[in-house]
Amino acid sequence: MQIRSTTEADLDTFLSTLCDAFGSVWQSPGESPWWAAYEMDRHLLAEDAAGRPIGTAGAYSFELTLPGGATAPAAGITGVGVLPSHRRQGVLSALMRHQLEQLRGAGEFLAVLLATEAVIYRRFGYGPASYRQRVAVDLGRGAFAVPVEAGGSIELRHRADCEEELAEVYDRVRLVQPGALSRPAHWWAKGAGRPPVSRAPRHIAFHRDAAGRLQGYACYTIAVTDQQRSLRTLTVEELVAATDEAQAALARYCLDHDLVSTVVFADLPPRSPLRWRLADYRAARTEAEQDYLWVRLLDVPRALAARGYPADGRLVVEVDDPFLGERGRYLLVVADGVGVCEPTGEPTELALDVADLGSLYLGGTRASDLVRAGRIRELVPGAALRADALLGAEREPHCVHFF
Ligand SMILES: CC(=O)SCCNC(=O)CCNC(=O)[C@H](O)C(C)(C)COP(=O)(O)OP(=O)(O)OC[C@H]1O[C@@H](n2cnc3c(N)ncnc32)[C@H](O)[C@@H]1OP(=O)(O)O
Repeated sequence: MQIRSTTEADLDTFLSTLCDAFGSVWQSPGESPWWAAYEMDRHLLAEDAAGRPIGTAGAYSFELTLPGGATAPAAGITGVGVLPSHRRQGVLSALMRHQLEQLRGAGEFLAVLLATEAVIYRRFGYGPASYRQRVAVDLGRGAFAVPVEAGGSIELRHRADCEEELAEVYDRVRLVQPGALSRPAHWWAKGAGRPPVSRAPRHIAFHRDAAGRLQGYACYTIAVTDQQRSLRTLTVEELVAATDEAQAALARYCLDHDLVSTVVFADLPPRSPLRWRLADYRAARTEAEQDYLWVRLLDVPRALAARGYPADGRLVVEVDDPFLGERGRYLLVVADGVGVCEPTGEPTELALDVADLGSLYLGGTRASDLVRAGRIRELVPGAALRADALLGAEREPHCVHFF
């Protein structure tokens, strides 16, 4: 087997191999091709001894928002597949090793992905770092505990007429939301990905504040879900808001629809304030909850120095990276929210796998929970609670971008 980088000329081969891996039929480009934003110079093909393609892996170039409001480049791993005929022979492992070494060689220190199965990527150093819930609210129970602030307005548009406004609001909000990824301009230009980036018809409700400034949008569909009883469900696929007032106003708008019996918020972070807006706490039914963004640190000191911190303090961590055959002990010192991280000879306080550090990195997973789960070893009493305080974030990480 050999692994090689691809060029634009390999697009068809890459796609047909990936489709075979996923068991889907390779079709010519549709209205909004999901692969249109591929960066073929960042993709890899694994080939057998005869040069036939057997596996794929790719990377997008994103910016990831970190706790404290900094952003960092992050490789968005995508298009991973191995032909059913060649599985469990180490093809993915070889692709992952090649890719991680290549990213590191290019000076990158963070990689992120969305996993089809939760059992695949920990062995390669990725840990789940953001989470999402699908929450349903029956309209009869949708009253708010505290009324939405007066003064703002809602403007209903169609996806086709408001691409610029969608992109502008998304970009403003993602810069202050830990765990959010950039949506580069060519994604919008090519309509790549899921709605509202794709140009599939959608209702878009924008919220303007009292001063008339756009502060958020909800992208939604309304569909009949029970023909006999004429029940319709409004599904909010993406709710992006710069302020809590905009989020509440958009949710209220959705919950006040005539001819709709249920509103489904398809993607909320588990601790979303929306649940607390409802007068009846049990009115929000969690239909599903899942990991979303997985994070892989390629350079621990650089990654830890890149994010901001909500508390000052110090912590000595020993980080094991079995896939890359590395182990390092680092001292993290945070002063005025700025972290400095360097190799140290001081005694270890927390010992953890690089995948678990990936889970902690965006502030959405607590070290003390992973100690209780037996994943992290606490060698100095109190170190996990100190890590919880240090590695938290101003708000729960949330990523709505699909790639
Ligand atoms: C970011 C993304 O694109 S996510 C998309 C991932 N792709 C898919 O889900 C498409 C369908 N699945 C596949 O193509 C393949 O099964 C892959 C890519 C998941 C795995 O490829 P393989 O070449 O079989 O993996 P490889 O042989 O390197 O396996 C390495 C280890 O992971 C384990 N492993 C790999 N995939 C799985 C899985 N789906 N479930 C459980 N264990 C797995 C193997 O058993 C092996 O374990 P070992 O080291 O203890 O022996």
